[in-house]
Amino acid sequence: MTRPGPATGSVSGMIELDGLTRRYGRTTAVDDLTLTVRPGRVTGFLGPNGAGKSTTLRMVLGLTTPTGGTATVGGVRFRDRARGLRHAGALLDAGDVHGGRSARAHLAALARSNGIGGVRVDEVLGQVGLDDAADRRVGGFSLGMRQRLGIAAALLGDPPVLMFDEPFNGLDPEGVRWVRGLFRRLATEGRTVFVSSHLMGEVEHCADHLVVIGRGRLIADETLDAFAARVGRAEVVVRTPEPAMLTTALADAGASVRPDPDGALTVAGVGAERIAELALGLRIPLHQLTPRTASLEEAFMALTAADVEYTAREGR
Ligand SMILES: Nc1ncnc2c1ncn2[C@@H]1O[C@H](COP(=O)(O)OP(=O)(O)OP(=O)(O)O)[C@@H](O)[C@H]1O
Repeated sequence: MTRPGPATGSVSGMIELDGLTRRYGRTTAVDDLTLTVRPGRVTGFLGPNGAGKSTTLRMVLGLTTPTGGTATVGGVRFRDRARGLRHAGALLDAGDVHGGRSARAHLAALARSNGIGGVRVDEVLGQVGLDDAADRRVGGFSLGMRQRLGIAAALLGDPPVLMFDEPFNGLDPEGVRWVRGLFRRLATEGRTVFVSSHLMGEVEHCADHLVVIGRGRLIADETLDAFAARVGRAEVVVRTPEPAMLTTALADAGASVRPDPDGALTVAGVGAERIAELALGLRIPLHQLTPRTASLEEAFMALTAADVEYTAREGR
């Protein structure tokens, strides 16, 4: 397999967004995004449903025209590239395949129109584990198999830049593990790997870097470690028969208190010792006092809660 251009720092593998904006009528799907996605690492692209991830990826690929700003791959607007699959590969919509064709025929047609030799078709079929299903009609594929086929298509041109929109959809746990390993390998080879998801749990085990957006706007652009250190708050779970009294006392002491559906209180901003002292002073009995660290998923949800387009309640 040919190696992509020189590794980390190479402009050939960078995705650069500068003031990237897309409006649909009164909706601003992508709002003035400026960021660089670098080679040699997996960058998770996170945001709730409707945050603008797909629209951003489509603009990078030249499939949607920006209302403002620019998106470039290796310093060049993607639609100005001939034989695009050699420069960037993408999985956008796994369902977007002619169902009457076999997986092999689908990839062969893509290879032909991008000036890629047919031998790559068998290589990528093997890489995604579809060798045995290569001659079956795609119409009979499960969503997970379609995702694998979409990933094979993205890999076809052996490109330095790879983008995957919600690649974990429809995969079983083994498939999820395989995809994570693949992304890590591709990054180790020096490629730029940009992976969108609306679930932190899907990317936190394979991403080095995170870009978080909400309602089209940039919320975070930092390493996973920096994100975890910044938002992974220490909390204490408390149970008491006097939740109202304790909540007032904790709020007065500067803590933030969240009542949980099961009756417990999740307290941030003060430690377990201080909570115990406060309760003792007011003769409030405590039935539980458990320090914990909020998961990245919880931190991500708290960070983007205001940007969720439809909450569960509204969606009912
Ligand atoms: N072609 C379009 N016409 C009108 N509105 C659109 C169009 N495409 C996207 N939008 C709107 O732009 C916003 C961002 O959508 P987008 O699909 O980019 O978000 P997303 O983060 O990828 O979410 P999801 O994971 O749900 O696809 C949404 O409010 C969506 O309704």
